[in-house]
Amino acid sequence: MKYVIGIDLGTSAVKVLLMNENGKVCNEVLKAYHLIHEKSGYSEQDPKEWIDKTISALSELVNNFDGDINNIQGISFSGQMHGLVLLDKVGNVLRNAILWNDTRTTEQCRQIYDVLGKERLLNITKNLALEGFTLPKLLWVKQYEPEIFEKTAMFMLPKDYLRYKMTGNIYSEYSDAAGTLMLDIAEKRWSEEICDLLGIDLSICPPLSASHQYVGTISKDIADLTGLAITTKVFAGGADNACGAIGSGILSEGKTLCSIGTSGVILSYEKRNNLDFSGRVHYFNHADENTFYVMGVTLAAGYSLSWFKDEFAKNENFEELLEGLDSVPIGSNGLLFTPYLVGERTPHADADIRGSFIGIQGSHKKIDFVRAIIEGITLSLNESIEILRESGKKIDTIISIGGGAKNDVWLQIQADIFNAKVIKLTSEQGPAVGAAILAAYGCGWYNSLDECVDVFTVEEKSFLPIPENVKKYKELFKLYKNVYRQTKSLNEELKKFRKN
Ligand SMILES: Nc1ncnc2c1ncn2[C@@H]1O[C@H](COP(=O)(O)OP(=O)(O)O)[C@@H](O)[C@H]1O
Ligand SMILES: O=C(CO)[C@@H](O)[C@H](O)COP(=O)(O)O
Repeated sequence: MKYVIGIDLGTSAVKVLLMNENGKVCNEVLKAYHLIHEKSGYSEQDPKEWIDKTISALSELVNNFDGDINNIQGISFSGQMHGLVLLDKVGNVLRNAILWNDTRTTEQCRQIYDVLGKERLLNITKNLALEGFTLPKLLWVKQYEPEIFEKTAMFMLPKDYLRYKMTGNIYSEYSDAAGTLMLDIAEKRWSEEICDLLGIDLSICPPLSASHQYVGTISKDIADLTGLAITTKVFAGGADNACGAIGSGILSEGKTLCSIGTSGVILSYEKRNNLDFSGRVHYFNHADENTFYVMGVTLAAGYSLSWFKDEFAKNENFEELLEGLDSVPIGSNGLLFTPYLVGERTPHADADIRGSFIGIQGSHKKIDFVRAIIEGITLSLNESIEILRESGKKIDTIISIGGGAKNDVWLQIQADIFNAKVIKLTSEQGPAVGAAILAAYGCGWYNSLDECVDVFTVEEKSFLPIPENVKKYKELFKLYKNVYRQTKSLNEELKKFRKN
């Protein structure tokens, strides 16, 4: 039997998945790490922790593997997008990684528009200048940490750095490079124009590859530390959302994904590279060669729930926290939540907005808050679905993945709010499955990604919208959308009271 490993370098944890040639998940190991929030709006991680936790997860996986180690033929990666890792000329990390949910760069986003113009930026990158993307972070370091910027010989994205540490070879690939705001997404090359105008030396941009491209074997050190064979082939991999899409079979027009991890994403496959969404949704290269996807992002989706659990129910696990969720009626007994814990991206590109609970009353119990959070996250994602439907996309079936797909009541809430059939797969680890699929395809086991997806992706259950619930949620959605408008100026004034 032959095997591959998919590694998903997520925001909350690294997940390592061993899959066999029949598409069966044989083992999975998860190692959690934490976020560093030094100031309001800051979000960082120590890249060394990614490497240590991945090595530890791989050795545990290998220790529990009773087959011939040489049969683990390939590895590929999926990773949290947009994070900035800076390396000096000998490959040392120069500072903590600045992550996708860090919103310190509003000033640098303005600079990008001033220098390049919004229209030109949209022409080249198809995306707006958002705080979470990589280019504004690079400009922030240039402005506020010039001594680090001076020493920078290479910038890397999180999973590209991990792959570099495992192989010694430096690469990026199109799906993650698309999220930097420095890639000409139609031409698939770093934009010389953007780099020149913003004072970024093109030589710090890593060489680009396709997601299934072979980029070397693991180094001897990594083989020794993990127990993997030194012949294990490594394939480039993709952005977590691109890999999540592959792992969910989003490989043709009309297919839609809902991913609820730390962030929340609604993603739709797109064949064309010349549509005009005017930046209302992100428009990125897929990990399936020469195709694209559009997506809307809720910054704090699963994070809203894990924040609540950590602060108010530390000793409960998610199953315990969500117990009794279905006993609370739609609308959480008059409690409405907006998940703007770290600002928002879609449909409001707003780093300053913050979340609210509207309608708290003395009779509310903890479970009302939990249901309100889950409804608020899902209503927020429905705003992305609304944009995609308005653009002409037909959305009647959605594959749901990520931590949020572990709970059946939440999946039914998704079906009712999205007014679409929601499908749960046998593994909710879509990005890691997608990475394993890239490795299997890269190893030459299949002639196409589609063929591989047919074997590796299995539907477990589906949830149909219940008309009576759909009606109630339509009413609630109108109220939900109103909260942003009603709380925007309040939050602007509250900003001066935030921890700095
Ligand atoms: N059993 C569960 N039921 C519902 N939601 C869950 C459950 N377990 C985890 N989650 C949610 O999933 C999130 C983590 O999802 P995951 O896909 O692992 O994230 P990431 O890829 O960002 O590391 C948590 O923040 C939590 O909100
Ligand atoms: O910023 C984005 C997408 O643009 C996020 O989706 C990150 O890619 C992190 O993903 P998760 O860790 O939440 O899966």
